Amino acid sequence: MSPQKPGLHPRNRHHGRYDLAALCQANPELAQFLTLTPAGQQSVDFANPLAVKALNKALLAHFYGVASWDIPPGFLCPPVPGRADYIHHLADLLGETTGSIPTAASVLDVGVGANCIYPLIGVREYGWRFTGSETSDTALASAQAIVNGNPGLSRAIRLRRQKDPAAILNGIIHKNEQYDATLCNPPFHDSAEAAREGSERKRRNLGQSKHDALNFGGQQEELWCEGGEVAFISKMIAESPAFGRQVMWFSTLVSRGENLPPLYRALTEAGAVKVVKKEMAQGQKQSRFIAWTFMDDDRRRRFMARRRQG
Ligand SMILES: C[S@@+](CC[C@H](N)C(=O)[O-])C[C@H]1O[C@@H](n2cnc3c(N)ncnc32)[C@H](O)[C@@H]1O
Repeated sequence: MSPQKPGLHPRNRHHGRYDLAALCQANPELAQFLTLTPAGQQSVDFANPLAVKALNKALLAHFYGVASWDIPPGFLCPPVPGRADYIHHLADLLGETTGSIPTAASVLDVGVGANCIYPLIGVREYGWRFTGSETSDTALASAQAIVNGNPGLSRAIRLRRQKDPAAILNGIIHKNEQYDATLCNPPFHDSAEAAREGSERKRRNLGQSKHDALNFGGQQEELWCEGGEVAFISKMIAESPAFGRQVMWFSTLVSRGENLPPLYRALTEAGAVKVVKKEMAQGQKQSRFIAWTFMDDDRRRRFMARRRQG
């Protein structure tokens, strides 16, 4: 059985142990990957990437009604509970303005990935609409296949190719479009070498074989960009004032706490009116996202009121 997961958001559906019987029913492929812990409890073989993917399929089917989900070999297999946490905390942030979580929010996911994970959770948990941007053609095709493979999703999720790999929001947010929020899990390493080392470390910790890591550790391009996450997020911050009237909250994960000071400086330079940080924890793993806005409280209230009127 999986360990308890302290620190997850109260609305996160993944508190406590996995109900493996229910998950095997949701995805029968999972049954072949069940093992026994030394204490004699049933668990999933987390060292086997195929098992982790089967667990993800089961979680998405059981909790989020996503019956058809797959990713190409080599692409990120996202830990669902942690990704769900970002969505729930973002929902709280959107709810602060009016006192209730909006059910008709429109959200931009920068770097939607092959797995399309944030839109899937956001649509099913809150009924939000998503635009997902992506530079990788393979990732985009995979995300589109997920959207097409599940009834109702094509009305809620649209995907856009970012043609300029040096741009983040530019070219994606069109004139006259409005978003309640943007979210992002940025490429965090600063070189292909660092991304390889990171995948290698993860592989060793999980006891995976080299072959497994190559197939499932995450594509190097997904995981790194010149200058790492500080450069990526700084670029996003620099582009954001131009969309300050169209987007209520910009947000992004920041994988390392020590990267926050230069990002706060960039936000001050950009003229952000308010900056918030949400700490998140899944087991031993700490993470956080930052969010910023160019609208004061009153403008945010009016923005939401106008959007709710249609
Ligand atoms: C760390 S992955 C996150 C994937 C997925 N959202 C998740 O959380 O598992 C980062 C993604 O951003 C994409 N990406 C990199 N630069 C981008 C850009 N300028 N605009 C949009 N997507 C970008 C990568 O191709 C990759 O799929």
